[in-house]
Amino acid sequence: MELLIDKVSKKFKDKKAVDNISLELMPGVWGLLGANGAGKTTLMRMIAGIMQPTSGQVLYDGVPIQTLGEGYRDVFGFLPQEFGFYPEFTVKDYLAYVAALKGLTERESRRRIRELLERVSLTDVYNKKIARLSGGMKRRVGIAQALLNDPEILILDEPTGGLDPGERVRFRNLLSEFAHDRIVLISTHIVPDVEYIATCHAIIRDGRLLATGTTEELVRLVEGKVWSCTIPARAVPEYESRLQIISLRNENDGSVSIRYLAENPCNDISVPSVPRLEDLYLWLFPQGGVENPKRTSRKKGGIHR
Ligand SMILES: Nc1ncnc2c1ncn2[C@@H]1O[C@H](COP(=O)(O)OP(=O)(O)OP(=O)(O)O)[C@@H](O)[C@H]1O
Repeated sequence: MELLIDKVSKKFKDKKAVDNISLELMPGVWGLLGANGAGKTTLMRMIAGIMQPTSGQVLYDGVPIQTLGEGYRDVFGFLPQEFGFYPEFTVKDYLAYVAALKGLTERESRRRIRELLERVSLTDVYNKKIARLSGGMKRRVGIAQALLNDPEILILDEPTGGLDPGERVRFRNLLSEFAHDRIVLISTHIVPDVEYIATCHAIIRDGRLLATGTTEELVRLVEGKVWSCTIPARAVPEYESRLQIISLRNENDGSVSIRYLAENPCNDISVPSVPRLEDLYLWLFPQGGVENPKRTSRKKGGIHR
């Protein structure tokens, strides 16, 4: 099973939201990382077949998805960022409605809904109106509807918004389990949500593919650029003004431990810190996604320029 994104671009008037992206997705969990406006949703819509690329194409097992029509919808599950539902629907009615749209028989539908409600821990609210559910519960209904047809390809756009930490862990485990033999693509800017479960990540910025690789491969790109040291509390504003600080922790003795990103240590008490995927993300998106060509040009390895 293979989903090939072949030189796909999307232009809105003079804005190139997605710019010549090529990616070969194999079974496993894929993290699609990028700041707000990077082009994640646009790319996912094209992969879902609900938006036409301006150029390029998406192929499922070598066949362009447009020509697959219904056949593609049968193997596809999608959770958009904002999923629509009629507020008067109960959880059960809504899922039965989506199951009918996806062509499940009544029997299959009943079995699948029961199974999924258990997996996403919603059995207790089976008869409740969706409008009355908490944000996290609505999200889980969205996840259940995307899984109804047991899809081979599952695309989730910012799926963990509104989930509490316990729910996030359950959700991650559910996806890891589900991804066996399936392609799961998760778009997010919450890096820890995909750091440990994604087999591979694709990072996009300004519509372009910037890097692909496993967590281990990608964190190597910021090796030697993450530092930590302990400084007096009064020095924090000065350090903040000249460094990209990732975290600050107040110590019991009144000092502050900082972790920061820099090409070189800023003092002789700094020690190298083990990099994480979030550090790479912050290195690439220092101002929440503002283009920084100087930084990009220094990248090597998995960075596509
Ligand atoms: N229908 C549209 N018409 C015009 N511009 C659009 C349209 N959809 C998206 N864009 C623009 O394309 C760019 C990419 O948007 P997109 O929603 O794909 O980004 P994103 O990475 O999903 O962002 P977020 O994380 O905020 O959802 C943005 O600059 C956005 O304003």
